[in-house]
Amino acid sequence: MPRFAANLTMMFNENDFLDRFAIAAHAGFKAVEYLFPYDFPAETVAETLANAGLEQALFNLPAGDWGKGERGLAALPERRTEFRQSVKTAVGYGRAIGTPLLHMMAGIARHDDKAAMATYRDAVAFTADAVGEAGIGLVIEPINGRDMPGYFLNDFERAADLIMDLGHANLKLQFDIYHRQVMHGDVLTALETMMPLIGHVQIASVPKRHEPGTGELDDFRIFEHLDALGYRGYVGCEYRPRGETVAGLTWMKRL
Ligand SMILES: O=C(O)[C@@H](O)C(=O)CO
Ligand SMILES: [Mg+2]
Repeated sequence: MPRFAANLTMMFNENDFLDRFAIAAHAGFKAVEYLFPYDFPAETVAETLANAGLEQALFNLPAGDWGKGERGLAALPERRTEFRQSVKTAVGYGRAIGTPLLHMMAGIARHDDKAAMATYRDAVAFTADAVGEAGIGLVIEPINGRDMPGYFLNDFERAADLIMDLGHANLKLQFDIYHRQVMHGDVLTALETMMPLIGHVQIASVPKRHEPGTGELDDFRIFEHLDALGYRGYVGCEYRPRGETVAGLTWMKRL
């Protein structure tokens, strides 16, 4: 069975962010991921992670003003300077926390807008190089438009084509099974064909984004498939627990 990372943005929300690390470790997780560590000094997050005996699986680059609806800066031509600064910030946090992967969000923009396309392509190449110098991998994630209306990167084939086209060794796909099923379906075949490009996997049941085993797919069959395909990275548990997080971890005991 795959190794699982607790997503501390969605799980353990009963507790303050920094308290979630030790609680996740106590619940049996060996690794964590989350969207953003930037509300806290990098050293504090690094220390909290180490004290809990956890590995970092991944976190995101800064994504603009989340509260105002921004979902990344990479495809926004008018935000280029701020975007490049955000890459520096992420690399600083990445080095301090020791993350092997950073996820860069694209932003809200039309995917057929020529300026957005060129800006995004340039941003992906620039960031892959910048994080690569710090020994970090970069992932990009297609996100479904029901959860994130207007999100620029809303197609798995387009993401895969860009990764292959740019050809950076440290640039990979974040394959979120939840988004894949909502957007396109055909999860098992897509995992198989895209496996050489996949840098990180995330799971939640569809359609409610809850615990694995509570939705329309056979999530346990998907875990077996990941094993059979040789996926050895973490599977991020990016789901919203239906109730209390620890009580909802019974799905893990089935494995
Ligand atoms: O799937 C998601 O929503 C996340 O992985 C993310 O990075 C942006 O919200
Ligand atoms: Mg995701």
